[in-house]
Amino acid sequence: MGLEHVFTDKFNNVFSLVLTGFVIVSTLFSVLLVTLPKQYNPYDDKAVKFVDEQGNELEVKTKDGKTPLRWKQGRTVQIVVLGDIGRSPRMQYHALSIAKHDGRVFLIGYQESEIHPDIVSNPLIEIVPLGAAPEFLRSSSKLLFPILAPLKALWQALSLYRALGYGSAPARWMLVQNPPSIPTLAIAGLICFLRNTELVIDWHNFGYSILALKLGASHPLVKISALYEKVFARAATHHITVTDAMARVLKDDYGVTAQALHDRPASIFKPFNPKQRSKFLSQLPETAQYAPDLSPSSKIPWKLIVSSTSWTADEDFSLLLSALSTYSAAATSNPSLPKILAIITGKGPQKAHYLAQIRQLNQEKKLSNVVILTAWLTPESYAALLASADLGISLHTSSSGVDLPMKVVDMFGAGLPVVGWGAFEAWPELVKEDVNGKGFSSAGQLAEQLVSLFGADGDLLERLKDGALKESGNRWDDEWDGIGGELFKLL
Ligand SMILES: Nc1nc2c(ncn2[C@@H]2O[C@H](COP(=O)(O)OP(=O)(O)O[C@H]3O[C@H](CO)[C@@H](O)[C@H](O)[C@@H]3O)[C@@H](O)[C@H]2O)c(=O)[nH]1
Repeated sequence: MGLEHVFTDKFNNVFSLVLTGFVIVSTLFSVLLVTLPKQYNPYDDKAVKFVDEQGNELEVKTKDGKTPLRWKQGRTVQIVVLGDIGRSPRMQYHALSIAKHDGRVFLIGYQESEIHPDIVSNPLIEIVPLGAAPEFLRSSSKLLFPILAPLKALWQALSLYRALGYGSAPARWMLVQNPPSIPTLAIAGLICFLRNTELVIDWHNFGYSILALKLGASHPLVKISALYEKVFARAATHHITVTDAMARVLKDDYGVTAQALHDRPASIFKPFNPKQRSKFLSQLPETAQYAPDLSPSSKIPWKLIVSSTSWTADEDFSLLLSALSTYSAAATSNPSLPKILAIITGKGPQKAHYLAQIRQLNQEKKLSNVVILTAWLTPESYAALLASADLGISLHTSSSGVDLPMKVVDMFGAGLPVVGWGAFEAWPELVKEDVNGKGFSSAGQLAEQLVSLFGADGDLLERLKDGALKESGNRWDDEWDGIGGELFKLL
């Protein structure tokens, strides 16, 4: 056999290998191209229908008054939250505001708890549920975190890619809640690039600052997460934030321009008159048995305090428990101090941990003048409970220092004065000291505030109530229309 035969055989083998590789790669590439998500086309972007406030379809005509107007351009928005839609009030309010101005909304997130009834009944809002990650990926073990977290992120990336790319029509805008940032920002950025959609990030906080609560600020994953957030922030064309302080951080550290759209209460939150209050308190299963004690006609009316939470690491409820034990002891030595009914509403990971602490304090008889209950209420009952309470409590510590607790906004909407953890930069953007609330920075200080507001300083509580009632006049619609309406070109 000649040398040239060896070379020819070898060449043939290599050539057929290269050819096979080329066919495989080009087939994969063609499949990818063919299955890419459909691009946004403004001429296809029709509102489903035009409805009045009751949801009745309206026939909208063109300027000549004869031809029915069947579509308007550029009014479709994908709203994305990698969390439970029912527990994402701000994203639900965005959806309602966009739909109110005839925009069509795809609301994408987990469907776990009850969604705002106005969203469910709105024909312009379609809910696109994300599939939950398998149970084993949801473990909260710190030890397994470095292994499970990337697997969970991969699972979430695939389900987000499917929901954003195929589960909803191409949209002109995509409004994404941050955090969670991983993998949300990367997938949202990719889909927007592929679909010709403009990305808007709604900054509620910084993802890396929440991760730092779990792993410590110097952990490499926290550093990677901070870098990731900075890089993908650039994929967005617009940024909105919950505070002016956060917009400033984005400008200084991320080099992007953002506009603050402050949280304001939705219309479901409104003050109660005394009759509405007593009716509600005697009907709600959690309060019914205490309604006579809470009534102003009782000898020393109990005080009702409410805190709401997602039971996450950024809220230290042992502070409230410790303050309530101190208060209880003070009420034993000073019988003119009223008893307290404290209701903590919400769902979340650390609830069982704090329920155990409450049981322990009760066993030790440290809460003899205080009853602590926990609850998860319908949106209407939650709003009514705030409107019936005497004082709201916020334990939100703000992992970044520049985000704010939504619960305080709810409380102001219901005309409820607030005392809250106030040792962070953005707090004064929401609560005015001694006007509509008070800030504390330790359990001892909170206990002192409870003793003084419910005891000698009853006048101050009245003043704070007036301040909160005044604050309840600032509404979400006014804030949103001025900023969101303009951004999404809806007004
Ligand atoms: N329906 C219902 N909702 C409840 C209940 N209890 C609490 N909630 C909902 O849960 C929210 C409080 O959840 P948190 O997770 O404690 O929110 P936050 O700290 O007050 O604020 C969050 O959102 C802000 C942006 O809007 C963020 O800036 C902030 O960092 C945080 O993520 C309330 O505003 C309310 O919507 C209940 O019993 N029933």
